[in-house]
Amino acid sequence: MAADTKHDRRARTLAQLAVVCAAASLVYLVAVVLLHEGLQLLAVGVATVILAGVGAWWVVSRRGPIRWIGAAIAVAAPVAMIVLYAHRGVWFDGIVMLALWTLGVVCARSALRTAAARRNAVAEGTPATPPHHAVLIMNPKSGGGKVEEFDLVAKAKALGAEVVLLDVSQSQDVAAIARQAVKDGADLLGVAGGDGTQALVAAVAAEHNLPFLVISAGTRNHFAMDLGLDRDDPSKCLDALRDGEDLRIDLATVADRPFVNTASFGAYAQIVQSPEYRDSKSETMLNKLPDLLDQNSDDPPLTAQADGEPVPPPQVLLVTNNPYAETETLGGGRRPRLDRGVLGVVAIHVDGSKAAAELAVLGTRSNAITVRTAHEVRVEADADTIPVAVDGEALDLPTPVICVLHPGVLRVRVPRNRPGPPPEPVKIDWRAIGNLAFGRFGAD
Ligand SMILES: Nc1ncnc2c1ncn2[C@@H]1O[C@H](COP(=O)(O)OP(=O)(O)OP(=O)(O)O)[C@@H](O)[C@H]1O
Repeated sequence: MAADTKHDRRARTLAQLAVVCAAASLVYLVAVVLLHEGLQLLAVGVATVILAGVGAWWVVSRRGPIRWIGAAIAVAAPVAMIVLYAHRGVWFDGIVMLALWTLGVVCARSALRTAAARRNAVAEGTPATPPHHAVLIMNPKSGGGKVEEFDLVAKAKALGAEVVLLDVSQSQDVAAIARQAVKDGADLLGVAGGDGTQALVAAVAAEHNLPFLVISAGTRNHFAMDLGLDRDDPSKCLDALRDGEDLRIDLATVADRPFVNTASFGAYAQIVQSPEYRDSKSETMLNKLPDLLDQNSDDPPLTAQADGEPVPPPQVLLVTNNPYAETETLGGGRRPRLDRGVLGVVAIHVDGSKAAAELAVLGTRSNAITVRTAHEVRVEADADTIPVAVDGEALDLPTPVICVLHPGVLRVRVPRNRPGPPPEPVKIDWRAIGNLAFGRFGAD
């Protein structure tokens, strides 16, 4: 990595500002608040965080009165803290401290983001020559009808592509359609549809070393987001047909079935299986979580190994095509790169209120979460089949279920001019800030 660039200097100045602001707010806390008010208020703050964490755990893991009591605690604890602080008249001190701390955090975030943008810079695309016979498979139902809304068929044909419109009145074998297209001479395959369909056709393109075009016509479009494509207007993805470049990326398989984003096991996979899920995602999630997180439930427990190493027995296991950004492992956010050559593995095991409170306070540093990378993940259970959500599609797969990462097998054709991925959210890590502020350039 080249040393001392404009980027580095900007990150360093921001990190130094962050350290000054954060230190000033801590000095203020010690000098003014603690000397005058005692440790009591600090203890109230810590107790509030713990109570709110336990309350939130009861909301997701229990039903009936205990769920309501949990909700009441989760709301009442912070409110009580604010009332108490107001009563003790520490408003002004609080505001000064908060302002200094907020400024410090804003500078720290900006410094880390500047450093991360450089570290994660997506590999340069290779200039590509336009295809002679592009075949694009389009699902008219995806994203609530984006194919029609954005006039994708006419726009693709105007650019010389052949369009195969899926007949959604019956289940269509999209991989077979793609294979037939290759036999008929296609030199590029593409999909306007959800990520599950993208993965099936991407695998055929990879098999034949053909470029693959992603058209963001699904509902969530996580794959398109991580490729930096336009998700507001899927027709912009068609620009790749005339002015495109190729990115070499990885593809993953679960039980030999391809996936571009995630294979999830355990609680989440079972929720996705339920017929109510498509109609009301959040309500179904809340209704089913207590049973699925229940230690005594009849479901066979999962065991998992990442590259042969056992992972703590998970209630929820996410295996991802390349690791998610560390700060977002719980939220299923975005992947800074798709060419690292490893699967991301996130195993979650929450066995009661204590672990839940720890999870609420420590996040990904809690013992309830194991984060790994691996080339192969093996999932077993004392059952013939287990539910697995593959890129959001509900499947039952025979055990053991094996996930494998296939490095660099997919060539994605993207428009040369594309928005790029949204900025990576960063976790405030004060040790990294210290290194950026006072260490050697590039030593973050
Ligand atoms: N191979 C297929 N054959 C027939 N119909 C399909 C096929 N794949 C999907 N569908 C139908 O199309 C609908 C839309 O599916 P798709 O996954 O493409 O988009 P989406 O659900 O809007 O996006 P996302 O996957 O991001 O949620 C599905 O609900 C299903 O009814």
